Amino acid sequence: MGVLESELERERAVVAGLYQRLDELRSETEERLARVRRDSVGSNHQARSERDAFARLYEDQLTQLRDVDARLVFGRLLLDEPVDGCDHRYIGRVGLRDDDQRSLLVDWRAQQAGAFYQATASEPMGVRARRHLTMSGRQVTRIDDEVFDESLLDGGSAGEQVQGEGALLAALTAQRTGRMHDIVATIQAEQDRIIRSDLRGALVVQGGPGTGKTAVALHRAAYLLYANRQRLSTSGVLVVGPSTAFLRYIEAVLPSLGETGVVLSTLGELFPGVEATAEDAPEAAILKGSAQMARLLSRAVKSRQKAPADEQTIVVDNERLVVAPDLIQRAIAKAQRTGKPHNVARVTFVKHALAELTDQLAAQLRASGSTIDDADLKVLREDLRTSYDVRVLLNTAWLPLTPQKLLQDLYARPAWLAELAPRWTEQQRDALHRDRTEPFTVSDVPLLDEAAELLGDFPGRPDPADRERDRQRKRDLENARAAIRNMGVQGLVSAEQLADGFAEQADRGTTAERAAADRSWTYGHVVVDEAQELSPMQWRVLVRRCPMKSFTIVGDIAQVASASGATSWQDALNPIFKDAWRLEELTVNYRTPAQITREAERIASSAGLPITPTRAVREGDWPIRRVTAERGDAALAAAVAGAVAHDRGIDDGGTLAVITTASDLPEVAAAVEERFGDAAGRGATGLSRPIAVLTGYEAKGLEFDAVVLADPDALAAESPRGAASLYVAMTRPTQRLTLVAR
Ligand SMILES: Nc1ncnc2c1ncn2[C@@H]1O[C@H](COP(=O)(O)OP(=O)(O)OP(=O)(O)O)[C@@H](O)[C@H]1O
Repeated sequence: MGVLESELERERAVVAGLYQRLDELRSETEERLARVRRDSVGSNHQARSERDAFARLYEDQLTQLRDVDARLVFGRLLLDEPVDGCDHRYIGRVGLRDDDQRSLLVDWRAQQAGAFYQATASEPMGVRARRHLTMSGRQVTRIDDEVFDESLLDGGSAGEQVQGEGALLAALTAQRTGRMHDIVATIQAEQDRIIRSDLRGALVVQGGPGTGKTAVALHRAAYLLYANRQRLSTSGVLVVGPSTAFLRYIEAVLPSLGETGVVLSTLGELFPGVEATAEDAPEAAILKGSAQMARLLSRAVKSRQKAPADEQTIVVDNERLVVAPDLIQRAIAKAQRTGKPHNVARVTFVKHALAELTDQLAAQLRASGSTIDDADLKVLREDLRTSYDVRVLLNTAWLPLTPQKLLQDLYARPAWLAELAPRWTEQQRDALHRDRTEPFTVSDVPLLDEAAELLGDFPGRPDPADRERDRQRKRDLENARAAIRNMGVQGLVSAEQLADGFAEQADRGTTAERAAADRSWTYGHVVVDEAQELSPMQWRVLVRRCPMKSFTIVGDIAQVASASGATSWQDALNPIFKDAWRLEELTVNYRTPAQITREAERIASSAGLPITPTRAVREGDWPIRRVTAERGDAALAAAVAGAVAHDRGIDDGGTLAVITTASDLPEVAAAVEERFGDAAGRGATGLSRPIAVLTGYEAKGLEFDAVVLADPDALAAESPRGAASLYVAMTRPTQRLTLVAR
């Protein structure tokens, strides 16, 4: 047996031992679960709730132990100095210990695992060699070594461009499934530094296409949850992506890393109760995204606090009362001075108006000979409060409002908009004009949120959550601590986890569920992907969700496709974060072969896009294929279908995207669907099929084994940001690109 085979055998034995430990833990947890379920707990509500919370916790632990089964272990470090008598350390998805609490497997996020990602020949970090283990099921199929200690080398080289080249290339050339996978086994040093960067402040990760920005952002979320468990498990992490299709693409990554306490949301879902998917026309989107909308909404709310122009006559208790506009104006001024949101300050307005009206009515009654004592004053005030006329008077001056109503009014009443924005052009005002019944768009969501902030809670619908939620959480935590002591399971579960179980029990949901449903929830950290697309108004919403401004912001300025997106990180971020943000760049392209990357970057540069050039890790096996459609109707669609068939002839096992302009999409999709039937689908539907037909915008952030691009010139000319769309489209393939010219 050669050295390598015997090493492989040795690793197989070690790994088998680790799986054995995993199985033991699983059966212990299963037993615990069976025991809690079996135990009679009497009829006491508290005891039942505790039992159910423990049961849920053990179920979660079991799911987690099952989720880490695939590629449980993927690395080994050979150490300079033995630790606890052991000169090596295994790295995996979770940490495992034996019964004596000795470490068997180190969680990839633990500090002791750092060298697995960071050590280099010039800075070996106390490591002599690093080994990548490639697994198939529970079996080690291959080992790749990088040796940092020259004395261990027999003639080989210690320097390598990328870490764990074999394992990395295997991962990069693997067929794509339409779902993003974790990269935990092959995270590269420049990525690892970003993943482990401090929780505080805003970190911007800029990088060209395929440099792993999305992957890094998700692994950073998992890392932060691990390293700041106490703080983040109760507040949660919010991950924001551009579309539902994108979220579906990435949703499996965090659970595979053992994390479930994360809320995934599109920008259209950030306002609870509204699920916007429709996009505005570019002009409206730019306007609605601009910061001036915040001022406009503030003026709109103020303009709904207005005294009547003339005296108003009302009748209360058969007494005619002439109310001067000044009286209402004084109450408005008092309420405005509180600085509180509209619906909350209205209470002050009503109180002052009623007080003055009561005095006026009392004076009038006295003048006509009645005697009014304090008790009578109270009755008068109550009569006024419940009088129909008074209600109309006060509501006309200061009506309680919902964000939805405010926005619908603003769009549906051009005259009011003209009053509020006298300097806008007619074209701008027209861009906002809309019928009340039309659904809200993605760009409306930040405006609804801004309005909610200015308006406060709608009366009669006070936020049920806030204070009661905090109190209940405190009670749950105390109970959980007591239960952990009683059960003697200190160290196995945390009070926070168990308290989450109580919360689910009482139908209050997990941290993630409660956070997603609550507009006033503040997260411990926010991850924003494709952040270059965000408008100033969208940034305002996100900062409201995390006032501590702890952010991971990933994107590529050259890929901005939305009309209201950013033109530089400075312009986008300085108004929000001042200069409290730091920039990291990623430069290695892991997705797209060099042959394709070069051409995409050449076209993008000549169109003047501010690209970040990338270094592709592999040259690729297929040069770009160019096809020209014949002349005549439907020729483009036919040529595209032909190009797809050609590509499927090379490999029909992977995923393929046809990317086209929105205007060509119906015809192209029809031709592809006719030829490939159920194997093809449009938009989000296509993403779960081998062939997806997408617009440039829909393809953002995704990747496919092969891409067929229909009429690249039309894609570039489609919108003012068309060049970026073409750049995005050309950088989606992991293997092959076909350009079909018209
Ligand atoms: N260290 C790594 N090991 C293995 N695969 C990696 C690594 N880094 C990135 N990848 C893979 O490269 C591909 C591109 O990554 P990702 O989608 O995160 O890039 P991106 O920078 O967000 O791209 P874009 O800007 O084009 O959306 C993915 O398939 C990802 O899994």
